[in-house]
Amino acid sequence: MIDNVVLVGPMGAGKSTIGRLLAARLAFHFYDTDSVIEERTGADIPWIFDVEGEEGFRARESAVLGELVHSSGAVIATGGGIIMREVNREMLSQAGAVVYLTASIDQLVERTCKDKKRPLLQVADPRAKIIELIKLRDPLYREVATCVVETDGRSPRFVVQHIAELLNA
Ligand SMILES: Nc1ncnc2c1ncn2[C@@H]1O[C@H](COP(=O)(O)OP(=O)(O)O)[C@@H](O)[C@H]1O
Ligand SMILES: O=C(O)C1=C[C@@H](OP(=O)(O)O)[C@@H](O)[C@H](O)C1
Ligand SMILES: [Mg+2]
Repeated sequence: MIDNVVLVGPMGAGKSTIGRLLAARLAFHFYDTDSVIEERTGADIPWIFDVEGEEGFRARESAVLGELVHSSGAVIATGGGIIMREVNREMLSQAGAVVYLTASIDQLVERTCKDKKRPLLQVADPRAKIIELIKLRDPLYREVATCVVETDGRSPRFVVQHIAELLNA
């Protein structure tokens, strides 16, 4: 029996979407670090980046992760940058099964271009930013991951079923 399932991966990989569906499928609790931060602060992520900077957001993110890793029977969707801090990577490794959701650059661009809620992508060339972040972060996602799941051309329902099978759940 698995304890928790943590979803990591880049912006647009589907962590929030798949996390919610996977939790329902497994009858687990669902937490999304970004949503918990927003609920706690009463502010949205862009506002937190504006007022406190990325460092302020990262501090809140580590604090929330520190609480959530003590859950049991939970699916935890994380934000794409959670693996940047070593202390977070250590917490993730102990939290349960860590699933790295991946997608092609084209898909990540397509899935993130519609909304303005990701401050790091509000730049002149979001595609170049996505490529830059993947280069930096891919090795770190792989460092914490217990499995890697491709989402390109696969519906969220399909991905959820695939993860459930991988976990024997
Ligand atoms: N497997 C998928 N196929 C197509 N679209 C997807 C898939 N997974 C997520 N999406 C869509 O991509 C967008 C970003 O998904 P989201 O769950 O917010 O990603 P993340 O939390 O990893 O940034 C949403 O509009 C969502 O509906
Ligand atoms: O990649 C990142 O650094 C971020 C990803 C976002 O979450 P999603 O990956 O769910 O979009 C959110 O935490 C914040 O905008 C920063
Ligand atoms: Mg998300």
